[in-house]
Amino acid sequence: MAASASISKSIYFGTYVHSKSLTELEIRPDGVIGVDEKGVIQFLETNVKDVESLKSRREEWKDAKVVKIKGEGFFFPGFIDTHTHAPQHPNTGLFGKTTLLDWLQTYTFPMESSLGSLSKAQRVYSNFVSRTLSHGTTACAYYATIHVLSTNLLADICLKRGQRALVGRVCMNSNLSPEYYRDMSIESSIADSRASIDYIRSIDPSGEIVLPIITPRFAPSCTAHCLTALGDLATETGAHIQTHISENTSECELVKKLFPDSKSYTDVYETHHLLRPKTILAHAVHLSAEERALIKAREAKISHCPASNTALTSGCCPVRTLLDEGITVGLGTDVSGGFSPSILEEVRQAIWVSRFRAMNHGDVHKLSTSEALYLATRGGAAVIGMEDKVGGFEIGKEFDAQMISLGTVAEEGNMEGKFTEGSIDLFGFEKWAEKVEKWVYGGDDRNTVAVWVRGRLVHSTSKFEG
Ligand SMILES: O=c1[nH]c(=O)c2nc[nH]c2[nH]1
Ligand SMILES: [Zn+2]
Repeated sequence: MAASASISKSIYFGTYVHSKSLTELEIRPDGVIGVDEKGVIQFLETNVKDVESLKSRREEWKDAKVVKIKGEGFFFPGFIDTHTHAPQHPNTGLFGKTTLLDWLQTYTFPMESSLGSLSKAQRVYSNFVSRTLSHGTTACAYYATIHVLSTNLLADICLKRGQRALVGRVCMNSNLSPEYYRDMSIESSIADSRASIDYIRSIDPSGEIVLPIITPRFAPSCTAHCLTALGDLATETGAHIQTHISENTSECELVKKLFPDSKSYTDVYETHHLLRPKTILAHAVHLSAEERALIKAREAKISHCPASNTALTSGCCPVRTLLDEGITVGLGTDVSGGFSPSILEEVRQAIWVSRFRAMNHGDVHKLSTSEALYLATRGGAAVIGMEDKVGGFEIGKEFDAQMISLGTVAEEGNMEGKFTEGSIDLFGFEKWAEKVEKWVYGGDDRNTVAVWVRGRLVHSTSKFEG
């Protein structure tokens, strides 16, 4: 289905949950969300017991399709993955005891270079997009590889499947990368990036579903001249930018050596005009106060990737400090530094990492469940520049959502230990906020029974009766 294809006017009937602010999760029992043929939310109501009487009150919605939650469950905004690597998906879970720089050479470059094969790219990318959708990810900032055609294929797949995506051809021309997987010149790096930007804009001219993103892999992968040319390309095209920053201490030392005239890692991007409001910086674990102030001043955004930071022993990102300083933060799975394609898993990991920081720096560093869910939705939307469109349920926003099913309650008469599929057990006495907590800590993709982007159903399981 094309990105602009129409969908039927629908009424989503059931409790809905979303973030009102960083700290406040709003739970609206017996809710109704009216979504028009363009996938835009037209009205919201709560405490609705009977959808037929609602239809009689709202004449123009009398023929609308009704999508109702069966059993225990709720509608939740689609998750936003602000940083991941589609070509690394076959390596998910494979990192041994490596840290960033040897992990890149051992696992990552060999796998990414093999994605120049379009048949392999088709297999891996279509699988990864299905997988991320199945975990409720409705928008994703993807790194692809250096190959133009495979990168374009990833954009084709996202558009066809209806997942919002920023898709980036990776630029890497320095000798950090092996000869078998490197841009051969600055000219080819820029020409290939431009070709991919043009292609992505040609398949989705409105940019409603797929957008290009300029992707210098990270400072050590690019020469200074290449970074300058990429900064110029960003000015010329107005495209988003994504890169990595300050993930690992050896990487930070390497940046100092490679860019001796720069005041800091952040200053490398600043001097090459890559630090902008449309820039997504992944990791940001070891930034100084001056660097954070510069990022804030430039309105660049940060993707927090806690699972990856732990797997590659990169460090505990000071998320509370970033938030207190007013920096926009979202969550990233960073597959395959991260071991899971699930943003719900990143929510948990963000909470765990905040507790490890709290053990050394005080309880103020703890993230609450509500805060982590905010980062996964509204925070992520702001990181990718879509905060006016998605991230929560309001009139005028587009309906990017997931239906979460918690199964059925173990009835009082059930003394034989029968339980429903999935890992959450409910007993009927839980309050709504407790049900949401149970999902966050015990839930997984089995609970995500249906997913919509702009009102279009993009994933469903056998448990969904649409
Ligand atoms: O987590 C990461 N994944 C990567 O692929 C990468 N490349 C540079 N720096 C990186 N960090
Ligand atoms: Zn990454």
